[in-house]
Amino acid sequence: MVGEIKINNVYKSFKSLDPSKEDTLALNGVDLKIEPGSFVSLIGPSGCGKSTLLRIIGGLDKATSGELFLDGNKIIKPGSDRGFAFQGSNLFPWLTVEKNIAFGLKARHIYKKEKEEVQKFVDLVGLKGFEKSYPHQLSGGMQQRASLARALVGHPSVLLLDEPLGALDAFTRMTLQDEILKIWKQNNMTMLMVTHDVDEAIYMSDKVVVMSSRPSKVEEIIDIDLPRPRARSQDTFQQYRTRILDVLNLGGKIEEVEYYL
Ligand SMILES: Nc1ncnc2c1ncn2[C@@H]1O[C@H](COP(=O)(O)OP(=O)(O)OP(=O)(O)O)[C@@H](O)[C@H]1O
Repeated sequence: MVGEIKINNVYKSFKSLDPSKEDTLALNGVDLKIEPGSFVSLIGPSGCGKSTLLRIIGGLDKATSGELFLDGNKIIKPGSDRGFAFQGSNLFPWLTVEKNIAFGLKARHIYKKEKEEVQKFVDLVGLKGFEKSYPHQLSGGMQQRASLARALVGHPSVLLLDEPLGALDAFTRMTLQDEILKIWKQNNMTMLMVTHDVDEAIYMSDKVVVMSSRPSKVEEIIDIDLPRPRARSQDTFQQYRTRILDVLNLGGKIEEVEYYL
C-alpha cells in the first residue's frame, strides 16, 4: 500500500521581517512515521506549528532543515500524490462545483481522460444535483464536501486535512466525520488531519500525535485501539480523552485563581 510518510528531524524557522525581532522557531526537530493507509490526527496548542508541518508535507513550504519522504521519495514540492483540504472550503467562488472539482485535473491536462471522475467524486461526497451550483449557493457543509471532492479527484495517496470541519456546526461536523471515514476506507489512502477537537481526533484516528507548544516537537503518539465505528460515550473513549488532555496539560491542572474584590 502507498502513502507512507517519514519525517526526519524537521526544523522550521520563519525569518522576522523586523530586524529587531527574533525569528520564529516553529518546528524544533519533528520526527514522525506515518503508516500507509492510516488515519492520523495532529493535535497541539494553538500556534505550535501543526499547519506549518502539514504545509511542508504538502510541499507548499520548505523545512529549514531535516528531510521528509513520501513512499521513499524526498518531498521537495507539491505533487498530485498529496491532496489538500483546508478549513473553510477554499473553493473558487467564480466556478461551479463541477468546475472547482475539475480544476486540478485541467491544470494537469488530464481533464478529458478523467472527466467522468468528476461526476464520480460529486456522487461520492453527496453533491449530486448541485454540479452547476456556485459556492455561495451551498451551505457550509456542502462547500466542505465540494472541497473534499476537489482534493480527492486526482487520487492522491495522502490527503492532508487542515481543520477541515472547524467552521461547521456540531451536527454537520459529525456527519462529515463519518463521510470522511467512509472515503478513507473506500480509497485506501493515508489521511493526516490537523484538528483542535480532541473527540474528533479520537473518533477518527488510528493514532493521535500530540505536539508540544512552540517551538514544537512530537510530545506523544497515542494509539487509539478502539473498534470502528466508535461510540463517543463509551468508557474507553473517555479514558483516551482524559489521557490526551493530560498530555496537552489541560486535564484540570489549571492553577486555582484567587479573586480580590
Ligand atoms: N509564513 C509565516 N511567516 C512567519 N511566521 C509564520 C508563518 N506561518 C506560521 N508562522 C508562525 O509559526 C508558528 C506556527 O504557526 P502554525 O499556523 O503552523 O500553527 P498551528 O499550530 O497550526 O496554529 P493554530 O492551531 O492556531 O491554527 C506561529 O507562531 C505562526 O505565527
